[in-house]
Amino acid sequence: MAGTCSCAQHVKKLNQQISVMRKEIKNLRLLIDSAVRTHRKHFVSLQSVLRNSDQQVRPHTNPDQKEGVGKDIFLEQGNIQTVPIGYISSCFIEKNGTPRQPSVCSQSRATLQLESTVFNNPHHALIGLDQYSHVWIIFIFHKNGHLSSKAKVKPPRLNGQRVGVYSTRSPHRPNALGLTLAKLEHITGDTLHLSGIDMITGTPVLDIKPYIPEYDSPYSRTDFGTTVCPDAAGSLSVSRTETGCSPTFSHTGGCMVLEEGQTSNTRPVLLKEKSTAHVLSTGDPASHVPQVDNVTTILGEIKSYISQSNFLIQRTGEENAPLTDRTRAEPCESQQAEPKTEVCYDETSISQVASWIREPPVTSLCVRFTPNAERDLDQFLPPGKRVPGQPSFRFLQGPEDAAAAIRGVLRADPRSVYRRMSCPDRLFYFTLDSAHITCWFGSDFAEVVQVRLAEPTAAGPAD
Ligand SMILES: C[S@@+](CC[C@H](N)C(=O)[O-])C[C@H]1O[C@@H](n2cnc3c(N)ncnc32)[C@H](O)[C@@H]1O
Repeated sequence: MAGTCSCAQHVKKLNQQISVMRKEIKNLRLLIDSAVRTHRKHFVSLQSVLRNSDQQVRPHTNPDQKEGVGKDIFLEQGNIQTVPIGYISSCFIEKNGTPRQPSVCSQSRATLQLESTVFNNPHHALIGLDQYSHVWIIFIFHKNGHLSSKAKVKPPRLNGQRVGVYSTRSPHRPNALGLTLAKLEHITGDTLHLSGIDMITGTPVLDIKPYIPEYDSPYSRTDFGTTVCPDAAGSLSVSRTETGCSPTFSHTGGCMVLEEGQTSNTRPVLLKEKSTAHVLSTGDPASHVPQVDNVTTILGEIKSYISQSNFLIQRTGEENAPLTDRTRAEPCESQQAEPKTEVCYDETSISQVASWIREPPVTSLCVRFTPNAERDLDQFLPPGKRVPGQPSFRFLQGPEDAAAAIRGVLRADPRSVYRRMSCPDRLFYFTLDSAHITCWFGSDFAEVVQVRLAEPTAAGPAD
C-alpha cells in the first residue's frame, strides 16, 4: 500500500510539473507569435518601401547603360543602404528632458562631425554651407527602444488623445527618421556647430541640407507676382518677378505677393479674409501690373493694415525678458503663451496646421528656481574655464544660458502624458549639458530644486 501511495504521489507531482510546463510553453508560444507578427509587419513594411522605391527608380533606368552598375543597380533592386554621415554630440544625453522640438529651446547646442569614412576630405563637403543660417538635419531615432510602431499615437500636446502617426512628429514611426531645423552657428573644418536642436548625443545623422526659405517655405511659393517683403526694420519693399519663381527676400519671415492687376485704388483683401489664397487680391481683374506710384500707395495701405492687425509682432519672453536680480524666474503671464516667433504674418492664410499645434489643450508652464538651485547653477563655469572642484559646461555659455535653456525645456512640460496624469507631483530629473537637474511640477508651474554635476555616462562625459 505504502509503495502504491508514494507512486501515486509521484505521478501527481509529475502531472503538476507537466501542467506548469504546459503553461510555460503556452506563454512562450504567445511570445513567439507576437514576435513573429511584429517582424512580419516590419518585413511587409520594408518590402513595400523596397517595392515603391523600385517602381520609382525603374522608369529612369536605361537597360543599355552599363556604367555605374554596382551602386545604382543595388539601389534599383531596392536595397536601400544608408550610412550615417556623422553622429550628434549634444547637450542632451538622454531622451528625458530633451526638447520635443528645436523651437522650444534655442540655447540648446550640439556639434556634428562628418565621418572620415564617408568622404576622403569631409570638410570639402561643407564648402559653401557657411553661407546659410539654418540647416535641416535628417537623422535616425536610434534610441526608440523598440522597432514596432503604431498607426495611432498620443502626442503630448494632445494630453492623451490619439491621432494618426503621420499627423505628428512622433519618433515612433515605421522608418524612424527625424527631421530638425537647426541653427548653424559656425563650421570648423569637418564639424558643424549647431544650436536649437532636439537630438540626443549619439544620434546618427543621415543627411544635412541647407534651409532655403525660397524652396522650403510656402510663403515664397509664388506663381506670378510682386513680392512684398518687410526688411529687418519691418518696413516694406517691393520687388517684381516676371516668372515669380525667384522672389527677392529681404527678411527671413514670409513675403506677401501682390497679384497681377493689383491697383492702388482698391484696398487689398486682408490675408485673414482670404483664407485659401496665396495672394493679396484686389478683385479688379481689368487692371494691369501696378505702376511704381501705385505700388507706393499699395505699400502704404499694406503698412497701415499691418500696423492695425494683420501682423503679429510677438517677442518671446526668452531673449527679451530681463532676469530679475537674483531670481531666474520669469513673469508667469509671459509663459502662458507658447514660444512665439519674432514677427510673423497671419500664417493661417497661407499654410494650415492641425489645431492642437497652435491651440493645444495643455498650457505652457511658469518656471522658477529655488534659491538653492540658483546657487547650484552659479557654480557652473562656461566651456573651457576650469577651476579645481568647480563644474563646467561643455556646450552652454554659463549659468544664465543654462537657466534660459532649463526654462525652455520645462516651460513646454517635458513629462510624458502618463506621468502628467498619474503621478503629477513626482520629482522629475533630466540632464542638460553637464548638469543634472531635479524639479517638480504644480498644476501651472515647474520649480527647479537642485542642479548638480551629472555623472559621466556611456553616451559622453558629463564634464
Ligand atoms: C518629438 S521628436 C522630434 C524630432 C524632430 N524635430 C522631428 O520632428 O522629426 C524629439 C524627441 O525625440 C527624442 N529623441 C531625440 N533624439 C533621439 C534619438 N536619437 N533616438 C530616439 N529618440 C530621440 C527626444 O525625446 C526628443 O524630445
